[in-house]
Order: sequence, then C-alpha cells, then structure tokens
Amino acid sequence: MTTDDKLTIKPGMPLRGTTSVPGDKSISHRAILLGALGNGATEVRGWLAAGDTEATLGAVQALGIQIDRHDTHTLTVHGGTLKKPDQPLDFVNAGTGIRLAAGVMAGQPFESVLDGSYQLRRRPMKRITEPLQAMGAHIESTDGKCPLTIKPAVLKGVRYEMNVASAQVKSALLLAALFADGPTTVVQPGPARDHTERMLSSMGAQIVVEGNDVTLTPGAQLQPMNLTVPGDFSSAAFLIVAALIVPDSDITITGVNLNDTRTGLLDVLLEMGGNIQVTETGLEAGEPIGDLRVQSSQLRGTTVGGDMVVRMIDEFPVLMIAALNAQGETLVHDARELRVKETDRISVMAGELRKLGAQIEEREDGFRIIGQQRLMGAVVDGHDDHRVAMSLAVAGLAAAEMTVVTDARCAGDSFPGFAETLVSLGGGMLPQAVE
Ligand SMILES: O=C(O)C1=C[C@@H](OP(=O)(O)O)[C@@H](O)[C@H](O)C1
Ligand SMILES: C=C(OP(=O)(O)O)C(=O)O
Repeated sequence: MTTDDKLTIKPGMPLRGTTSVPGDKSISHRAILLGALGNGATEVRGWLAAGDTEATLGAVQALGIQIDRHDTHTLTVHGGTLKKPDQPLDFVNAGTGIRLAAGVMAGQPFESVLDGSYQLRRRPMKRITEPLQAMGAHIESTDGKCPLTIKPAVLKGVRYEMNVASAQVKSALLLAALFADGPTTVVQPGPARDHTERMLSSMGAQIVVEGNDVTLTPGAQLQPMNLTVPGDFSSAAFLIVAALIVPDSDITITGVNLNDTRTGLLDVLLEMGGNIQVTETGLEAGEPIGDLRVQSSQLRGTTVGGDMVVRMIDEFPVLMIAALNAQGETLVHDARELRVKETDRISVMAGELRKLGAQIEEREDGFRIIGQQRLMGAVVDGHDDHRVAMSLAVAGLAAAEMTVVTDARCAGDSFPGFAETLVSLGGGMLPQAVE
C-alpha cells in the first residue's frame, strides 16, 4: 500500500467557506447507459469522473458506443445500436453499473458477460436476475452472484412487486421493459430514487408513475438528452456532517441535487437540531437543486426506520458519526440492506469506530448509539469502501487526536477530491499520511 492509500486527519479545525461537490453518481451512470440507448448524441456536462462511473463508461464503450471526452466532466454519448462485446464487461465495484446494465443486456440480440471486482462478486444479484427471468430473460450465474452470462431472449411485460426497496432493481426492470412485448409495472415497497424515471421520461419514453407503481410501455423511440449533472447529495453528506460536528464551522455547498428521494439525511439532521439552511435555486437535469449552508450545531439523537431508510441508504455510515456526536440515543432499524453494500456497512463501521473508542450496539437491521462520545485518534481501515473511508475521516475531524484512515483510495469511487475539498474549507486533512 502506498501513502496515497491513506488519509491523515488532524482534528478540531473548523470548516469555513463555500464549495461544490462532484456530479451525482447515480445520474452519471444513467447518463451513459441511457444515453447509449438514445437515438443520437447525448451531451453531458458536470459528469462524475470517478471509479464507479468510469467503469460503466468503459463497459458501454466495449458495447461499441462512441463516447467523446471533451474534458474530464464533459462528454458526448453517441447513442445507437449496441454490439456484442469481445470480452466480459467489467463493472469493477459499481453495483449500480452492473445491475442497470443487466436490464439493458437482457433485451439484446447477443450474448454478454457482466462481471466486477472481488467486492462486486460478493453482492446479491438474484434481486435482478429473478425478476428479469420472470420477464423471460436468459441469465446464468453461480449462486446468484456475478459473473452473469446473459443470452438473447424474447422479453414479455410483467407486473412485479419488489420485495426490497431498491432503485437498482427498479431501474434494471424498467430498462429491460424497453425491450419487452408489452407494458411492465414495477411496484416498489417505498420511494426509491427516481432518476431513471425522470431521465427516461425526458427521452420520450412512455412512463407513468402512480404512487409507488411505475409503468413503462415500450415502443417509443428514445431521444438523446442534453444535461448538466447536479452535485451529488451523497457526497455533500460528508461535508454536512463534518461542518455540524466540528465547532465554529460555517460552510455553504452550492449546486446540490435536492431530489426528495435522495435527501432523507437532510430531514434527519434537521430533526436532530442541525443548523442547515436550504435555498432551492432551480432545476438541473430535471432535478431540483440548491445551496446548503451548514453551521456547527449541538445535535440530538433520533430514530430512523421505515420509508426514510431508502431515502438515505448510502448515508448511514456518516449518520453514525453524527449520532456519536449527538446528545442521547440514535436508533436505526429496517436498514439491513446496509449489510450487502460494498461491505457490510453496519459491522465494518461498528468495528472501525470501536478502534476510535466508540461504543456502538450493532443490530441485525441497524444500530443503536448513545451519543456525545469523544473519540480518540487511531489507525482505522476504510475496507476499500468509499462511504466507510470518508465517514471514518469525518469521525477523525472531531476526535481528540490524529486519525489515519488506511485503504482510503476508494474515496475516489464516488468523491474524487474529497480530501482536497475538506482542506480547501480549512479542515485538518492531508491527502497523504505523515510518515
Ligand atoms: O440506483 C442507484 O443509483 C443507487 C441505488 C442504491 O442502491 P440499491 O438500489 O441497492 O438500494 C444506492 O445504494 C446506490 O449507491 C445507488
Ligand atoms: C452502494 C453504493 O453504490 P453501488 O451499489 O453502485 O456500488 C454506494 O455508492 O454507496
């Protein structure tokens, strides 16, 4: 491991000033995958150039789609007919990339193999293969894990009641539905992020949303998009919690996606007493965006469960840090999905935070934290999981001594420039360890 794999955090330095965050990861994956299906050139600005999204971009290029990179964040996707790839498509660590692509590949007239890293090979794929098979897809896998071999098949429209609230499952089915012989209705148990619906609708797809039911009727020719990707709320989340817990902080984050299906953490932090001012500034890529001013606050514990969970599914690792700094009890339930992300985020976070002296009660579907715990400094492991590495770094900002997060290069899977952004706000973060 080189020193680049480490983040060294000096605690207690207030965060002040104005910044933005990189483009939304979910929308950046979709801009490539959906752009590839459009009838012409999709123009994308503010694209997130990060580990996960670069993997999707590479896979779509391997399917014969021309993508012109004008600069790191600006590109043109020349949509059209997909071609049989010469080798397995490698989605590296990106669950979103592989699951959404599986929906597209199920409808193609050629065989493809979808694969990824050791981490992705551990994650459950039956949640997409079973409903896609119910549509008639021909998918082979071992024990419901990738690699997935997807063969040509005739797809039929179905009504599918999802048993897990997941935007990836919903999106895989809606994308396969584009190639089916009749309408498909996906019934969600809760309001999972709706970027696929918004983007397909902007491309002219026949898509109707009624409560938690989404129906896609195939047949419309998809038009190319022209979009600017808004800032990723899930990246802003680390800065928000950092500013709340480090005394004397006062930051503004501009141009953040405020889609209600993504901002559960905002509601929870406001409920916890966080001083956060939200100013909506308009629409970008069909999504509401705005600026967030965040000032240090004395937080109070809270309870999170039910429909709130899917609205903040990627933010629980950093919620743990807020909870450790809050007065009283924070209780999270209905969040067992955290156990099948890049890592088991309940157990990995609890284990690493214990190294910092934290007391956390792990529960099968969540956790319980009694707050206002002053953490000490320690060497902790990011476990090659970007949300874990960045959450541990935020914990270090409010600890009593220096913290080193190892295996932290993965921050670049979703938030390239994370350390530099914190440094630009005055946070005590060095991108490299002091040896
Ligand atoms: O559709 C998406 O872009 C995502 C959906 C979520 O996964 P699930 O669908 O598994 O909840 C989330 O955790 C992931 O980071 C991005
Ligand atoms: C779980 C995540 O992403 P994915 O499922 O795309 O790997 C995440 O970004 O936290």
